[in-house]
Amino acid sequence: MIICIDVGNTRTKVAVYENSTLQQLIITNNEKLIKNISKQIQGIENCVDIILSSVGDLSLETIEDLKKLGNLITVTHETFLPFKNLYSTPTTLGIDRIVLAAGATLKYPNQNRLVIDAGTCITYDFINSSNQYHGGAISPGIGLRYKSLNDYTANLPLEKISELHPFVGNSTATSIQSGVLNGVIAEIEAFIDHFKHLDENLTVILTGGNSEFLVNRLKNSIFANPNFLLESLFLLHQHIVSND
Ligand SMILES: Nc1ncnc2c1ncn2[C@@H]1O[C@H](COP(=O)(O)OP(=O)(O)O)[C@@H](O)[C@H]1O
Ligand SMILES: CC(C)(COP(=O)(O)O)[C@@H](O)C(=O)NCCC(=O)O
Ligand SMILES: [K+]
Repeated sequence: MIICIDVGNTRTKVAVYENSTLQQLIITNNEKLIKNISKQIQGIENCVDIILSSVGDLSLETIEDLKKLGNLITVTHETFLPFKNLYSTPTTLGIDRIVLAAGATLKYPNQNRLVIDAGTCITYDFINSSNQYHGGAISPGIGLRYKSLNDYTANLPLEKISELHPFVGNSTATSIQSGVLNGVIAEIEAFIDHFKHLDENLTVILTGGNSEFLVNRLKNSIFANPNFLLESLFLLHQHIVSND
């Protein structure tokens, strides 16, 4: 059994793989993580492997508890990777971005890939066909845009994701919806177009909590997989173990 754990800044996601097949997906939080995993491994006799990616607030105590539940691999900036990391500040690169780049490299070999993760933040990561990673971009996610408009102004209400609105918002609410949603879509299209100018056969992977909302609203063809980070953890685990 391999348990993949993705601790983001908003949610903690867990995938349980058995015989290379995804058995279960769990959305939880850091407080309930150990209890949830303990439930999964109850009665399991063969070995439990755990791989962890965290960019969120996971306590040292929880990490110690995970070590008691199975063989824990925590992805760090020293982890053995399938790509060359050319980020100019490699030790500050988000662990989630490292894992996504690894997953894209392993799942889509010999091609240029752009991974877009629409979660708390929207991250863009480009890995070229020679498996070199240079970087990408970070911008505020959809939830963060709504929240910051409300937090940093006196008069703007807190809106939440809804159906897409016309470019010309004719009220405060629809103006915010247009700015946030049309803005995010235009941004994502611009990033995809930028990399497609370099290679029209670019592989684009869209993931994260907002990927399902976005996928049908983008004009470019993309692979949408809301759980690509968890799948990437599974692929990275195989990569590490088979090269040990
Ligand atoms: N059930 C849900 N609970 C919370 N956020 C959700 C849910 N479903 C979709 N979302 C959206 O997903 C975003 C978080 O995405 P996620 O990829 O989990 O982020 P992170 O990896 O940064 O924690 C939230 O901003 C929200 O808009
Ligand atoms: C940009 C992020 C905050 C994204 O976090 P997420 O939206 O996945 O919760 C995370 O990848 C991070 O902390 N990055 C460190 C800075 C960098 O990647 O250069
Ligand atoms: K993200």
